Amino acid sequence: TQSTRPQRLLGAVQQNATRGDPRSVVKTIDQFCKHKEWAMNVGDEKGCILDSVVSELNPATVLELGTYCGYSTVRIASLLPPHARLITLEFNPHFAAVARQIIAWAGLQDKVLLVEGASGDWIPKMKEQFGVKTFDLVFLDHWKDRYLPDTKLMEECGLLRKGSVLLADNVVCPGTPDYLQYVRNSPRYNSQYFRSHLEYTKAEDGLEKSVFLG
Ligand SMILES: C[S@@+](CC[C@H](N)C(=O)[O-])C[C@H]1O[C@@H](n2cnc3c(N)ncnc32)[C@H](O)[C@@H]1O
Ligand SMILES: O=C(c1ccccc1)c1ccc(O)c(O)c1[N+](=O)[O-]
Ligand SMILES: [Mg+2]
Repeated sequence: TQSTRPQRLLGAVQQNATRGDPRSVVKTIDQFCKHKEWAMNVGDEKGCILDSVVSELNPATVLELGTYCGYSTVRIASLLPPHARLITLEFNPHFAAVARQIIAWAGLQDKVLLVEGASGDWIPKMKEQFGVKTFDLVFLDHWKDRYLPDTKLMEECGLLRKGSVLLADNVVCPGTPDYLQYVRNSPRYNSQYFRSHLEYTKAEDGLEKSVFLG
């Protein structure tokens, strides 16, 4: 039977990356996507911006919307302090299965809780199921038409506090116009655009960092 792109990406990690070494997992995936097959990971250029936001924030509780193969999960988790936790949501069971193996290969399984299911179903259950109070950082990277409804849902569920940071991928390509308009015009957010490129391409893309003001 034919392999899938995530399976081929996992194979590359298992053959080339060092177990327990997140940086080698990240480098292997970027090499694979640059030279073999494009894949929708945040990539190394936007990944460096993600790293700087995470390092500056030093978050205790992080939510990632959209795991795919776990590339950005590994980038974020590798920068978290010892008792910090990252919850990542993925509703495609095949992608989730591959991501679990890549996160484990990086040795980060103790910092990461991968929840298999849809953001709209799980965001309202975060407090009761996982004892989450509020998120210090949310990385939005799932289907682009879900960024705005899920942001409103997080507000309604009291999952954001004064200073919580939303970091959104792909605000230019493929684009998230309704989300951008919301965070840039709402008095409840301070928003900033970090210009970059669509992963592994020359097309413009960027990350929007929005601080919730309470
Ligand atoms: C662009 S990929 C994530 C890439 C990943 N953040 C990275 O940079 O390595 C988007 C993922 O979000 C998942 N997804 C889309 N909508 C979702 C939703 N509402 N709930 C959970 N997962 C979702 C898709 O199945 C897909 O795997
Ligand atoms: O939507 C796509 C897409 C559209 C068409 C073909 C392939 C991917 C995409 C492209 C780059 C991204 O960084 C990303 O997060 C996504 N995504 O699916 O969430
Ligand atoms: Mg993306």
